[in-house]
Amino acid sequence: MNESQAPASGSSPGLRPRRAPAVSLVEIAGLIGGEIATPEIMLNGVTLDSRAVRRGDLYLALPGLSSHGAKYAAQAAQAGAAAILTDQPGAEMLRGSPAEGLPLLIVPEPQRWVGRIAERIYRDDSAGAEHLQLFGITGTNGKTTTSYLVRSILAALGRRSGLIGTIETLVGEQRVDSTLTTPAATDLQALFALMREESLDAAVMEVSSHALTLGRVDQVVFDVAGFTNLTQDHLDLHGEMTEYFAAKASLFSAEHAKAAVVTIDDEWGSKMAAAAGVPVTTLRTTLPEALVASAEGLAEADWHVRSAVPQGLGWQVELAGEGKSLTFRTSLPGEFNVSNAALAVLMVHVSGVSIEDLQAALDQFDPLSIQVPGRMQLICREPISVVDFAHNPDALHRAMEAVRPAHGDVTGQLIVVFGATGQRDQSKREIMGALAARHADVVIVTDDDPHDEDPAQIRDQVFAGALHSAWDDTRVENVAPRAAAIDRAVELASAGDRILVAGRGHEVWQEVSGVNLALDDREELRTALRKYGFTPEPLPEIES
Ligand SMILES: CC(=O)N[C@H]1[C@@H](OP(=O)(O)OP(=O)(O)OC[C@H]2O[C@@H](n3ccc(=O)[nH]c3=O)[C@H](O)[C@@H]2O)O[C@H](CO)[C@@H](O)[C@@H]1O[C@H](C)C(=O)N[C@@H](C)C(=O)N[C@H](CCC(=O)O)C(=O)O
Ligand SMILES: Nc1ncnc2c1ncn2[C@@H]1O[C@H](COP(=O)(O)OP(=O)(O)OP(=O)(O)O)[C@@H](O)[C@H]1O
Repeated sequence: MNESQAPASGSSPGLRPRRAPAVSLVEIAGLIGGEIATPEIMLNGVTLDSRAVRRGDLYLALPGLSSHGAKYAAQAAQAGAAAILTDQPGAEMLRGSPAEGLPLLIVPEPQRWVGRIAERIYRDDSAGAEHLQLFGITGTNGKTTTSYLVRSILAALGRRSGLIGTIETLVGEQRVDSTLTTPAATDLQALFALMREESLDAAVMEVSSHALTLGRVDQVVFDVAGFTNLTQDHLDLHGEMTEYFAAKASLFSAEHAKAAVVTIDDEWGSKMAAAAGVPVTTLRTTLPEALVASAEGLAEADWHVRSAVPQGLGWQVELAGEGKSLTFRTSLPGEFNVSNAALAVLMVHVSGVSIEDLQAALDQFDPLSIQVPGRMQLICREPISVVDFAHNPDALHRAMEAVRPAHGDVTGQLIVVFGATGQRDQSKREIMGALAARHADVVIVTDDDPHDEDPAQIRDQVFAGALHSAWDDTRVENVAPRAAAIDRAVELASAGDRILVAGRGHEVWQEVSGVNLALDDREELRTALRKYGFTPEPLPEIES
């Protein structure tokens, strides 16, 4: 394990079109109802992060939650900002600063204009500019997975699309790690411009509720918006579930979408479909046997999963609707991945691809059998070893069921390695310990991101929960550091067993007391598997 530099500061992915735009400051002033009395200044870009400023940029010095962008205006000026937009308090902060001499636009609530300005600056008005088809996915869980699946289906159809999400941003050959799930409007519009420049024909992206609330997708109209599900999360920002729902629902209005595919497996899905202000295709993916058992009965849906038959770790699925049916395979474990795959298929259909063309691409290229970094990622087949991002009780439960389904003819023991993050919801620690002890044969409690908390204390809480609920023959161990816990899991495994390493997925840094330590569960698992004589799967082409 190496002590290492913190990942790059700032939240900008830093990708811009090569051809610099040229939009006058006067035009931007007119757009937002402001005035500027300076000679003509042409802008080549726009950013709200001083650390990402390039020569000729308009720097948006915005009030933030913890500071004011005007505080960083000197840095922006030094990096070559051509002008600054801010509010009155920001303008006052600029007095006496090295940035004072720059042309200044002052408007109340400048954050309201970020999307408009960014869209204008990066818009391509040239004749014949191609339309970039936009796919946006929202929901509490499944956004990342579904976006990779949509992109993979588009590739099977011979199309080149960019990807923007929690893990990474992909534009042609360029790839950068993501800091945000949905980038700031300035970065987003720059990415769209770069994608057009690279002759991509689509962008597939995750749309977080933060992005919808904070205006990061202002001026963006998705050709198809998709909804996965809604469960409790992010109430620190939204306060209540109804607010959280309302934030997500804003994606399904004419302001942000032309058409929608909404999964209606939970009550929020049905509400979302009813609230949508655009044409909606509904999708029900709950398997028939679960529905029969459900007191609520069948909700009407335009499309539904008619069957999902386990095949290896994945599924063979039949989707029915519009008097037609579609069949596909996915190698991804877990019933929830049947839902993600079905949503991805329907989003591509709703974007204008016929069922026939879609079926041909699904048959020929098997595009739903891919590896999504750190999401139910298969590292080895013997023993079946999976790394997943599940980091709350519900997700951990589902992930364990996916790796060793509760039903079916499955032998071998389930070994699970996980921990809990420090300085976050403490109540989930014992619950996760208890769940693991109920569903796995071997539970190895270890560290996640302790942040500034004592890691041993966090482990003790998880461990206590596990011990309390363990069956007589459940083995529960407390092992740190995490690499040693993964090693221990493999040491205890036979070829017919199943190992789940949960909680960190694609992450490659573990934060301990403000220091970032290099740690990649997938690498540690592969190393341990080789050490004990097993053969991991070949490395995927890109592992982020
Ligand atoms: C809570 C939240 O969303 N905060 C976002 C917000 O930060 P803020 O208002 O606190 O900004 P601030 O730190 O006070 O700084 C004020 C201004 O100065 C600028 N600044 C700041 C420092 C500097 O050196 N130079 C500089 O120019 C900032 O860009 C900002 O414009 O505006 C910043 C600029 O756009 C964002 O980077 C920042 O996201 C932070 C990093 C963040 O962690 N956000 C998370 C919660 C988030 O958005 N998550 C969702 C996914 C959630 C999920 O589904 O799990 C996401 O879409 O990623
Ligand atoms: N449709 C789904 N329903 C419930 N759980 C899911 C679903 N899809 C994935 N999961 C679980 O949630 C975890 C995160 O999945 P994924 O990254 O695709 O979702 P996300 O919405 O992008 O979440 P995050 O923003 O936390 O990355 C997975 O590792 C898996 O355990």
